[in-house]
This record gives sequence, C-alpha cells and structure tokens, in this order.
Amino acid sequence: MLITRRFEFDAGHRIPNHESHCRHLHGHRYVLEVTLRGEPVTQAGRSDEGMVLDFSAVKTLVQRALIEEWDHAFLAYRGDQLLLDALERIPDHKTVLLDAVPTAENLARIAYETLEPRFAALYGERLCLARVRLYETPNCWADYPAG
Ligand SMILES: Nc1nc2c(c(=O)[nH]1)N=C([C@H](O)[C@H](O)COP(=O)(O)OP(=O)(O)OP(=O)(O)O)CN2
Ligand SMILES: [Zn+2]
Repeated sequence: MLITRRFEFDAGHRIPNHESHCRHLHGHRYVLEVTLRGEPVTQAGRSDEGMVLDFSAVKTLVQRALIEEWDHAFLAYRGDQLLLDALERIPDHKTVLLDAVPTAENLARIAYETLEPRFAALYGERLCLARVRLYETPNCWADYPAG
C-alpha cells in the first residue's frame, strides 16, 4: 500500500544558465509530496493499528530532515559563483548549497536522497520511501525515482 503526506515551503532559486527568465533570482511556493510503501500495522490495540505509518510521524521526520532547512532559504547551486558571491554579502543569509542546479528534477532527487536513509534507519524493512514528487508551480512537477 502507498501513503502520501504533502508539505509546502517557500524558497528562492535561479537556474543560472537558463535561456529565459528562470536565470533571474525568484522564488516559489514549493509543494513536496512524500510517498511511503508498506503494509498497515495489524497488531490490535496499537496506536498505529491500520496505518502504514502515522502521518504525524511522517510529518515530524520530513519537517526536521528537510522542510526546516529549505523553508525560506535560497537554494543555490554550489557552482553558481556569481550567486554565492551576492548571497555572502547578506549577513546571516539562509542559503542551502546544492550539488546541482535547483531544477524541480534535481530538488526531487536531492529530497529523496536526503529522506530515504532516514526512513530506512528508523523503520528498516517495515516500509520504504517509494517516491518524492516536487511541485515547482501548480502546473509543473518532477517525480523521483521515475516509474
Ligand atoms: N524541466 C524543467 N523546466 C523548467 C524548470 C525546471 O525545474 N524543470 N524550471 C523553470 C523555472 O524555475 C521557472 O521558475 C518555472 O516557472 P515558470 O516559467 O513561471 O513556469 P510556468 O510559466 O510554467 O508557470 P505557469 O504560471 O504555471 O504557467 C523553467 N523550466
Ligand atoms: Zn523557478
């Protein structure tokens, strides 16, 4: 069975080599959907009986591991030196350095790679992170992994 918890956060970014307006500094109200695969707990009387994982537990893990870090941050490619030089001039600016340009595709992958080991460490074989869907706008999103 699959369950999904939805999160929203605000962040800035730019796609440094984009041929059009996405190379300019701008932000999005991102939406992150976290989908877990597992079977519902069957032990009678447990708080989480009938649940793959209590949605509140999903919330706590994802908030701590990702949303608190990315919300109201500027998501910057560590190779985008012009941007890093500008952001460094702002005292205590909340900047998240990424290993790739912050497209929806790369953010979905990075979110998955951040969250997957956390779920694995806490819940082992019982469930797994099946997919992350990252909406950059209401009309544009990326899924990781594919399929
Ligand atoms: N495959 C991708 N294409 C684009 C990405 C991306 O991450 N993956 N990102 C961008 C820009 O970040 C841009 O901010 C997208 O916003 P925008 O161009 O405003 O999107 P739309 O015009 O489609 O927005 P609507 O208002 O929904 O029409 C560009 N491409
Ligand atoms: Zn954008």
